[in-house]
Order: sequence, then C-alpha cells, then structure tokens
Amino acid sequence: MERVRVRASATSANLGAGFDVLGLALDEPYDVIEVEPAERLEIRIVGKGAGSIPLDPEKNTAGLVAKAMGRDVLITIHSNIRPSGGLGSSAAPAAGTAFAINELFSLGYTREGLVPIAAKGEVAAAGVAHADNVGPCIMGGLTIVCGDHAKSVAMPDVSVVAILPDIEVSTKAARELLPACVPLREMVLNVGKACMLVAGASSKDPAMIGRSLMGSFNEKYRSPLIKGYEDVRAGALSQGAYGVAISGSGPTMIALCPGERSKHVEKAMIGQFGKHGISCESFITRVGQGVQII
Ligand SMILES: Nc1ncnc2c1ncn2[C@@H]1O[C@H](COP(=O)(O)OP(=O)(O)O)[C@@H](O)[C@H]1O
Ligand SMILES: N[C@@H](CCOP(=O)(O)O)C(=O)O
Repeated sequence: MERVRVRASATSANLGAGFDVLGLALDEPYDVIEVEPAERLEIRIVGKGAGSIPLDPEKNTAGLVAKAMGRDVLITIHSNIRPSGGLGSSAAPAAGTAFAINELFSLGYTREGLVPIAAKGEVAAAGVAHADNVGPCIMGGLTIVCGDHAKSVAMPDVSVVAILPDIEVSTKAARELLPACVPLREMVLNVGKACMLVAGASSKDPAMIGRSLMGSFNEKYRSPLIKGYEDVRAGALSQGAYGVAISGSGPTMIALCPGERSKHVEKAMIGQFGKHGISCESFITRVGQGVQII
C-alpha cells in the first residue's frame, strides 16, 4: 500500500459532566489525513490551520502519534476544523494519523487499541494525553474512555447544532481554570449526570441525554468565558433543544435537538449571542461514525 487517506471528524468532548471521559463524534466538519512512507517524518498542512498549526513533529499532534508508532511518514493534513474552537481540531489529525499508520503498515491494532496511542498526540495541544476527543473520533458515536479502554455507545437519532462564537479559548488555558479538587457533593452530581447521559443513549431517550448535559462541573467553571452563555442556552431550550453544553473546552456550544427543530434552535442561539454583541459561525450535523478510509 503506497498511501492511506482517511476522514477524521470533529468531536465534542466532555458532554457536560463527562470531563475527560465522554465524547461525541460528529459527522462534519472533518479533516482529511494522508499518510505515506517517507525517508523522514514530515508534516504538511493545507486549509484552516495552515500557518498557525506547528509543522515540527514534536509540537504537532499528528507528529507525536507517528513518533509513538515509530514510523517515518509524510503526513498531509487537510485541515477543516477551526483550531481552538472546542471541536477537537487537535485530536482529528492525531486520530486520523494513528488509524492511517495502522492501515498502511498492517499493524493490527483494533480501533479501541488505537485510542491511547492517538491520545499521546494531545500532549502537543493540551499538555496532557486526554482521550475524550480522539476516542470518539476513532470509535464514533458516544464514546466512553477510561484509562486505556474505550467503548462506544450508539446514540438515538438527534441533530447536533454547533455555534462557534467569535471568542478564542485554548484547551490548555481552559484546563488551567479548573480546580485540582472538587467537593464530594459536586463529584457525586457529575458522576450521576454522566451515568444518566450514557443510560439515555443506551435507552434511546434523547430527553434524558439532554437533561444530563447541563449543570456540570465543566459548565460551572468555564461558562464565564463565554459571554451570554445562559441566554444562549435558554434560547436553544425555548426552541425545543433537548439540552445544551459547552463543546470540549469551548467556546463552541452544542445543542442536541430533534431534526425538525434544528434550524429554529440555531437561529435562537445565534440571536442571543448577537444580543451580547458576539458574532458566530454555526453548523448543523449529526452523530458521526468514527474515522473512515476514503
Ligand atoms: N495537528 C494539529 N492540529 C490542530 N491543532 C494542533 C495540531 N498540533 C498542535 N496543535 C495546536 O493545538 C491547538 C488547538 O488545540 P485545542 O486548543 O485543543 O483546540 P480544539 O479545541 O480545537 O481541540 C492549537 O494551538 C494548535 O497550534
Ligand atoms: N476534556 C478536554 C476536552 C478538550 O476538548 P477540545 O475540543 O476543546 O480540545 C477538556 O475539557 O480540557
């Protein structure tokens, strides 16, 4: 095999209470990652991140993955996910590269086995190897990561409305905001919400999923970074959203809703950010199925 091309999609990590544990694969947007054997490890980037994303393999999430797998390859990243947006822009190249190298050299890893390898790439972006973006990016659906284990749960048919306000929030900075310890009662609440979210997915109950997205540890400490957060959330719920959360470390907000309400929810969320003087990009997508060869 001369070259492998894969599509590696955006992801929405944490899903409220599932900090560093839960993540949702999105269908779009996605990066295209091309990997081919080379004399030395080299990275090329075209698209949204070109010029801002480091090409030094030691500072690039895809480069760290190739080094962890011990392979000299040329990696071309066609970048379509807004960097520092809360949509796993750093994770998609890491996940795609792990999957492509596994295919190119017939290494025999399972999708689950690739997750901890891909997570090593996130050290370049967040300073820690968190797997709640690379996990869903590789596995698809709603993914639960714990240690080196990753399991995917199918989601009911919901629309995902993503609103990207014109605010910059880096994962590294957003992680530094979080306290090292939380009170026992707060931990119990978040574990309960995370469990109910997974229960909602497995019982195909989108309302239960939606309720579990809100009132989390992640929301409490990070929503102050997103001007108008409460109003935007209220706007989405008033138009029929099941629930709203900060996507990853933010500033993107996601709303899960019935397909027929997605345009109404999108318009309400954008309108509320507008009332706070903030412009936004937005898109509507569905739950993704994980990295695919194209
Ligand atoms: N291959 C990569 N793709 C995207 N970002 C990368 C990559 N390698 C390193 N980075 C760095 O990671 C940061 C984006 O990661 P992060 O803050 O986690 O954003 P996101 O919320 O989109 O995941 C950027 O500062 C970028 O320079
Ligand atoms: N659990 C991480 C998830 C970061 O997601 P990203 O899409 O913002 O990179 C965190 O919240 O720090």
